[in-house]
This record gives sequence, structure tokens and C-alpha cells, in this order.
Amino acid sequence: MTEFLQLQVKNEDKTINLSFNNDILSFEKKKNFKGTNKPISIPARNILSVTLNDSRIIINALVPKDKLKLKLKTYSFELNDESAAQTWKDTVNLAAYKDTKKAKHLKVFINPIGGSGKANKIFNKIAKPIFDAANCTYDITLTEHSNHAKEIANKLDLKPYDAIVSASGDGIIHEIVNGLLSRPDALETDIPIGVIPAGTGNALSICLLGNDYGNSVPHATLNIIKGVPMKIDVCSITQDEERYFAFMSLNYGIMADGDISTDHLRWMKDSRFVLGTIQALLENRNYDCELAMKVVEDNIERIRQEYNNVYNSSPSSITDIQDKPRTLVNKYGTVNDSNPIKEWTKLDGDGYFFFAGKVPWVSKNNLAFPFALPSDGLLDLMIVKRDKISKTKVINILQAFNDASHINMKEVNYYKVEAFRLTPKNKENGYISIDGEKAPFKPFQVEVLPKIINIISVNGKYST
Ligand SMILES: Nc1ncnc2c1ncn2[C@@H]1O[C@H](COP(=O)(O)OP(=O)(O)OP(=O)(O)O)[C@@H](O)[C@H]1O
Repeated sequence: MTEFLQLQVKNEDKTINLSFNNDILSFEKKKNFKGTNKPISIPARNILSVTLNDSRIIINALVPKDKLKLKLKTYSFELNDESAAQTWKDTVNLAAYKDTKKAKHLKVFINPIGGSGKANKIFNKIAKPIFDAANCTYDITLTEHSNHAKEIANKLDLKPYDAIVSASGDGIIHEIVNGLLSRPDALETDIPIGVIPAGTGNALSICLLGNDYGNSVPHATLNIIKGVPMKIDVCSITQDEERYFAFMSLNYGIMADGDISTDHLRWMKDSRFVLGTIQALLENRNYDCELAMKVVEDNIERIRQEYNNVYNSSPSSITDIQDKPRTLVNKYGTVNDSNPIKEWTKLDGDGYFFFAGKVPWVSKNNLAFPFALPSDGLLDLMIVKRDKISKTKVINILQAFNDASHINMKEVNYYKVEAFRLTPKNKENGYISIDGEKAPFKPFQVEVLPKIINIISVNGKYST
């Protein structure tokens, strides 16, 4: 924390004091020509830059506007004393960037079709001026086709960059993660990924910034400028002879249908998920499958307790993943091996949800996995079987994601697992969704690889 530090400057011929105390910048700004004053107060975290130019001091900052919004503001004052201003400026800049590097150089991917075609505009109108005000520089790629971001992240010389930024939805982040992890030097690179929520589904951003701020581009941009890298687990998936990675979710059942079968209805934004899920429910689609899981905990009270322990920082058996060397080797082999699953818990039959998450929020207002942790080495797996469940109950479960009360419903089975294998048994073609993207409709096996990727976070935690 900085000591009280004051600088006298002139604002339209009136002398005012710029105070910096306990990491808060405050001053009184003339509100209008009648001369009433408005107190301004800006936390150091929201200060993007303080510069001296032509006998003036210029402050760029994101200032709270209403309860949930941030607005980019530039304040410029005439100097009285240049050498005092130099000391004041250096102190404020130091406090503003005490946790992170100033003026980052970024590799930015913008998906022009992301967010119903608005991602480019969102980046240029909202995020870019904030990066500019923080003296960040960037190389931008507008993705030209599916997997373009993956191809580039796979080959890119990462040395010049402080972070890779996605301006789209979760699909581009999925591509960046896969591109980085299929590099020959995957384990030597540690570059953090920053997220600008400019897609229709912005689950990771909601997890990082919370349900209220997750879709706010100024909050997300500020987080990239000021946030701290957080190591997160990644899911390693094998399907046929393929191997790929997911950071968010694996989904089979009515919700996967609701998402993937309505891809042509993107213009409906979030409502397409609801429509698709209800349609899947009414059509009585079959989700018969075999599931084998390496269960670590199946008691919801113990899961809740472990989760609380982590958030109170006590070490615990489930969550105390040691900082072992990172590895991309699958401990449990692939979907084609018969041995690993021999000892696993087996479930057979039809159900509505076979939904696994590595993140708490799966979309705005949907806290499907309230106990998901970024790096506990485990997946949260939710299963709702078909036996004796009415369609109304299924809708109740979906609605309960809003406040995560579904975890208290007896129909919802919630597990912490290290790995699982899902083999669909229905003959007709169905949908499997991995990180919200359509995956081949074939058996898959997944296991969690602890602490593989860096994401820029507010405070090293997800928000629940
Ligand atoms: N130029 C392009 N043309 C077509 N598809 C593209 C292009 N660039 C990227 N894509 C694909 O667009 C898909 C959607 O991207 P993303 O998820 O980031 O955006 P979104 O608006 O949030 O979509 P979603 O509704 O899937 O969440 C990704 O699968 C990506 O591969």
C-alpha cells in the first residue's frame, strides 16, 4: 500500500489536489460550468497509465459507472511542479502494476463470425481503446476458418508475446488450447491465455469474472492487463485414434442436443439452447450408453466440504495436487485399451444428462458445477438417469442450475472423477459436445491432466 501522496495540479485555472492513498487515486473534478465538484475515486487496479506530456499529467483509467459497468476515461491536468509530478507519476504507475508487467505485447485472435458476427466490432470499439490506453501492443489475426486459431497457436513463435488473447466465445479458446498442447515444445511454453467475451457462449469469462461481469468487455480487458496467471487442468480425450484436449466440458444427453442441434439458429443467441433442449426432451431422444468412471468421491456432502476447505485454504486429500512436473502422458491409456477401466465404477442404461465440467459456470446464470475447481486434477460429473423421472422434473433440474440447487435433488448424481469412458449405445446418430463444440459421435475416454495451461485470472480462483 502506498503512503498518502498528494500532487497539486491545475484544472481549468483552479488548483486541485490529486491524492494517492492506500492504493486509491482521488480528486475533485469540476462537474459542469456552474462549478459544482464531483469526487472521483479510482482504485490502482483500474489505472491503466499515468504519463507526463507537455507540462500536463494524463491519467487513463477505467472508472466505475453504474453498478456493473466500467468506462474508459482520460483526465488531463496542467502541472505546477514537474519534478513532484515525476515522483507522483512513478509511484502511481508502480502501484497500478504491482502484480503484473506493464505494456504487454499480445497475440489476439478475433473470430469474425463469433458472437453473431459482432466480435470484431466489440474488440475494436471496446477492448482496443483500453489496451491502447494501457500502452499494450498486439498482433491481430482475424480467423478465416474453423481451426485457424489452432493452426497458428501450434506454430507461432511465442517469445515476443506476453499472452494470447481470444476475442470470441469458448470455441476459439478451445482451439488455442489444442494448438498450444499439440506443439512439440508444449510443456516448455507457459504463455497465459486472456479472454475477451465476444461470443455467444462465454463460459470461461463468466467463471473468471463472475456471473455479473463475465460478459463485460471492459472488465475482461482490464483482467488481461492486470490479472494474474492461474494454472488450470486440462482434459485429455481419446476418440478412435485421435487425441485432443478440452478445458471446459464434456456433454452427452439433452443439453448436448440442445446446443449442437441448434447450431443453425445462432441468431437466437442463448435462447437456442433452451429451445433445443426442450425439443430433445419432447422428442424422447434416446441416450443409452455405457459409462465407466474412476470415481474419487461420490458423496455430495464430502464434496461440498472439500470445496469449502480449498476456499478456506486448508490442504485436503482431494484438492492438494502437488506441483509435480507437468505431463501430457495419459495415465489411463486410451479409449482403445481394455485394461484401465476394469476396476472402474460402471453404469449402464439411458439417462438425460451425462455432463462433465472442469469449470463452474457453463453459461450465464447456469452454475452447473458449483464445486468445480481449476486445478484439483478432477472432473465434476453429473448424471441424471432416465428411470422414473418426469419431463417436468428434468426441466426443474435445468432451472435449478440458476442457483446450483440441483445438487440437492435426489435425481442428480454428482461425482468427482479422475477419468471416465462413455460409449453411446444408440444406433442413430446423436450429439456429443466437447467445450461446446460438436465432437464425433463415437466412444470417448477422458482423463484430467493437472495444471497444464495458464489462464489470466483476477485472483487465481474461479468465481462461484
Ligand atoms: N472465419 C470463420 N468462419 C467460420 N467459422 C469460424 C471462423 N473462424 C472461427 N470459426 C469457428 O467458429 C466457431 C465458433 O467460435 P466461438 O465458440 O469462439 O464463437 P461463439 O460465437 O461463442 O460460438 P458458440 O455459439 O459456439 O459459443 C468455432 O468452432 C471456430 O472454429
